[in-house]
Amino acid sequence: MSECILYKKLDNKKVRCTCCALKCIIPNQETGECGVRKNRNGKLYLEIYGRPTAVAVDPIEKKPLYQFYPKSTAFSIGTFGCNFKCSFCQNWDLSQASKSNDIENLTNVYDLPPKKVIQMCKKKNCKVIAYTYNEPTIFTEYALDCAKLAQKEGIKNVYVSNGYQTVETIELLAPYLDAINIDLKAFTNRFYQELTGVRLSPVLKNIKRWHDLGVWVEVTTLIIPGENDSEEELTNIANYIASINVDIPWHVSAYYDAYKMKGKGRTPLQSLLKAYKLGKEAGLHHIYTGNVQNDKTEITYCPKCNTRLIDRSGYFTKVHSLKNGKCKKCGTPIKGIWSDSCQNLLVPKKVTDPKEIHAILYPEKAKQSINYFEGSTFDRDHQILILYGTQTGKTEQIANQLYQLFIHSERTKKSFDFRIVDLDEYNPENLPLEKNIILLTSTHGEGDPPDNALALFEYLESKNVFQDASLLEGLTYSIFGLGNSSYGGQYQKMSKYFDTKFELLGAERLYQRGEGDEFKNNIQESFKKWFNNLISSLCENLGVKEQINKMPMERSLLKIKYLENEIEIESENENEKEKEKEKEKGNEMELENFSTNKSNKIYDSKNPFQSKLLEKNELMTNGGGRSCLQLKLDLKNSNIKYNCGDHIGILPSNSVHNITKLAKILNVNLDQKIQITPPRRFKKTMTIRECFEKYCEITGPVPNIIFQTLSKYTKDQSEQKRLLEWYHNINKYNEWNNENRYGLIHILEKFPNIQLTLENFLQFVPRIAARYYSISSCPQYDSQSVQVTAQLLENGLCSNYFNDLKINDPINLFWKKTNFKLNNNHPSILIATGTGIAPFRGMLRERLYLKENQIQENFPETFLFFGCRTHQYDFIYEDEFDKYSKHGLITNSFFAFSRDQQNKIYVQHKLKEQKELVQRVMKNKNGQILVCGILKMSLQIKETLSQIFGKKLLKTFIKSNRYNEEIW
Ligand SMILES: Cc1cc2nc3c(=O)[nH]c(=O)nc-3n(C[C@H](O)[C@H](O)[C@H](O)COP(=O)(O)O)c2cc1C
Ligand code: SF4
Repeated sequence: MSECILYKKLDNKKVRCTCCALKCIIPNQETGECGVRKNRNGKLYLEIYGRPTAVAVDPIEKKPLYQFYPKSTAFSIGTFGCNFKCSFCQNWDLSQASKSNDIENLTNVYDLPPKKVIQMCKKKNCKVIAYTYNEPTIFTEYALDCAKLAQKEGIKNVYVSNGYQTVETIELLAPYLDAINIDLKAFTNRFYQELTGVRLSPVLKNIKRWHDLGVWVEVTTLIIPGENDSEEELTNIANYIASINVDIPWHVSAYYDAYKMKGKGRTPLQSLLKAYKLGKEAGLHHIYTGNVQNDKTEITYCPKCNTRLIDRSGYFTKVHSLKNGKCKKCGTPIKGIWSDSCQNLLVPKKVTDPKEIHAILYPEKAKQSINYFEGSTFDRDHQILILYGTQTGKTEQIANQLYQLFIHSERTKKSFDFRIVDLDEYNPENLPLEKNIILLTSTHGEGDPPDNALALFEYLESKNVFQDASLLEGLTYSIFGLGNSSYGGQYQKMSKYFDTKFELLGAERLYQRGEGDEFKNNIQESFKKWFNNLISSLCENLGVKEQINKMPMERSLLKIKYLENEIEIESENENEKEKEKEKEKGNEMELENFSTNKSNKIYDSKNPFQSKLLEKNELMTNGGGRSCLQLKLDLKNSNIKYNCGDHIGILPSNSVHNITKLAKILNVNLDQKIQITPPRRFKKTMTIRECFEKYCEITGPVPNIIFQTLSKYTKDQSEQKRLLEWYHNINKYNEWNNENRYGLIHILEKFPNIQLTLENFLQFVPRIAARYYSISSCPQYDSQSVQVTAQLLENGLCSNYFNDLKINDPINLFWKKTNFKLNNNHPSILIATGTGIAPFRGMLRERLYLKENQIQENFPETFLFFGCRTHQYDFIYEDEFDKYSKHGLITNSFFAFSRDQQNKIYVQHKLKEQKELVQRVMKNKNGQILVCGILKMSLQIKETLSQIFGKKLLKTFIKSNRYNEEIW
């Protein structure tokens, strides 16, 4: 028994263990979840320090570590206890023993203090000490003392772990640990929570953390039939590993029935081979099967020339074509630690400097801590920081509006100093130091924070409301949220979360949370109401006192530096020009190769994949004046493995025509390079052309706050009047707009007296946000490309962008997984309007593939309800859907062509007509309804369904995912 290092003392002799991510709070005389760390009178003790219960000498391959000192032997020790409760534990007699027995009375334990471990290890001629058999994290203090002594003797230390350490444990252990094999048991929270009792995300984060610290990482997945062996799950695991480093070996091993899980049998070899294949497709270089005899998939191959480098059969290992860590045939360095002299092959290098370790483990702390009020003449009580979290820029607009209102209000302009900061640029560690914060945030995903608020969210998540109850004492705050109430229980989840968590951590609410609901179209109205109360509360609670403000009142928040000598100078000599072009081509190619090498990245809107347009087809060929395009986009080298029902995010750019127009209005040179500080979601350095092209939303709907801003930049009174009128009454603007879908560029054109500098303009222009499209293709037919179906709208940014795109033009995209899936074994009702048919096309194509390839012959009853304006012009994919019906993939279809007769007929009418049929499908306990189309339609469908089933039943369908929708 020895006192632990990794814990904190709490009140009433309680302690908090900080060793694993469970972070147990342990009352006096009790143990944590692992059963081996015991609170004795307010101090935490490791009961099994120096008391392993399993000691053996094993081949390193048994851990398994295949690319770490192959053929060496590992002195292996394990104790009782574990922090997980896996129902399928294959070592449960060790791991769970301490939970059912009194820890002091456990028998079969050795007396093996660290010194003795080293002596025995040397005596047995072992190169390595492996902390294994049970979860070593829980006995880290013991392992650490052994590891320190071992390192002095040149002995290596390895963990075989479930990867559930805290950052504190990793920081302590990292300098001494040489390798770790981490179990990534599955890729869903459901699996982790139901079958192991813990969460998935710490494991994912820790795989990356250990890797980034230069500790050699191998990953193992035990494949359990029916639990984690689906293609989707295995692909997700492989993609995740590949996104960190394609050279991380992945062991896929066979399960056999153990402990509480019975009746699954042994994992068939085919499942392991499927995982092996999916791992290869994800780009992993080294995948190994385990717990089965299959020599071919236990070999280490050269990832470049495929030469067999190391053969394995059971624990027999033969290294033949590897020399100094390189393939003997082609000389490619093979990642791994092969011998003491090959350490230099490691990427990244092992980090040993405590400061560097700290920076890797706490990246948020590495973010600069900025005093945003430096130089302010106001006292701290009168400094107000406005922070905003935004995904598509709407909250940013409101935050800017708030700032403008404050700095112009007679009540606040002389008494307070305001600063506004994008959460992307804010270091959450600063929070306890702030005095007054106004936070505005939207909610995204399924009740998630917007991307730029994630760091703040995670920071607050890591704080405990008991232990850190006074963390934010002295801070006053108020919160305004943007959301959409059609998201039901997830409505305003983030603004509510921040509001509550701030309070629980000791901050004082200045004024109650406000919320704007996009669905009720009341954002502006609610915001104004909230602002009026907020400003009163601010003045009352913080006190108004005129202060001398030495800062200019109209602080331009965004600064632009015009970079000198960066304007492209026309080369006089034509040859020179050609040479330049060649050079550029070379650079482009280098860049291309670079992006190919990094093909395993997980793409997102900040880091899109550069695809190209392969095909573009008009689907509304009958005329009718409208246009709907089917675009085929290249996915080669992207490593994107999409499924039917998923989305593709497209990052459109403005047309040359509009960019040129804007440059003229703002009187700027498009080739001028600029630097923007703070970047506020712009790229920091770029040409004005790139800035206009990729970042400025000038054709989309104009948020009405912009009219107020613009009114300040025109001296023409009639222009001013009209803009303010629109600001106060958006309907007036809509009248003027008259369905023209005018964007900012058109307003600037039509109001010639608006005088804007580039700085002013960039201050308020909304940023271009990604447009999401449901995938309309099926990966089985062509995994190297993806198709989307897009209805073109007049003056729409993406519509114009698609319209102008030519074959082979580059296009930036990323893939987004969804839960919108058609189950091929359950009866279904598919409801779509317009391009909402797109995901169903993909899903039915998949069925066709399964049928044509005799993978699945018969499909359950499937009914399609589809609506569009007219049969003649708008019924896209009519022929294809005919084919699906003929093949029995659709049982029956019901169409609503709203404008083909005098009285409008919509899908909900058809649904009502087929009430009995709909009831019959949903009577089956697995029956499902999928809806895709615009929000208005989905609300009407829900209304109709609640008439058919009753509200309560519909709710249970929604809750149990038997009703699913994709709306926009
Ligand atoms: C993909 C997506 C998911 C969303 N999820 C939610 C949600 O779970 N809860 C909610 O209240 N609003 C949700 N919304 C609505 C947004 O919060 C709302 O559109 C807000 O105005 C966006 O502000 P932003 O542009 O600053 O991010 C979602 C919007 C989108 C596009
Ligand atoms: S190691 Fe984990 S399970 Fe054990 S006491 Fe600490 S936090 Fe709890």
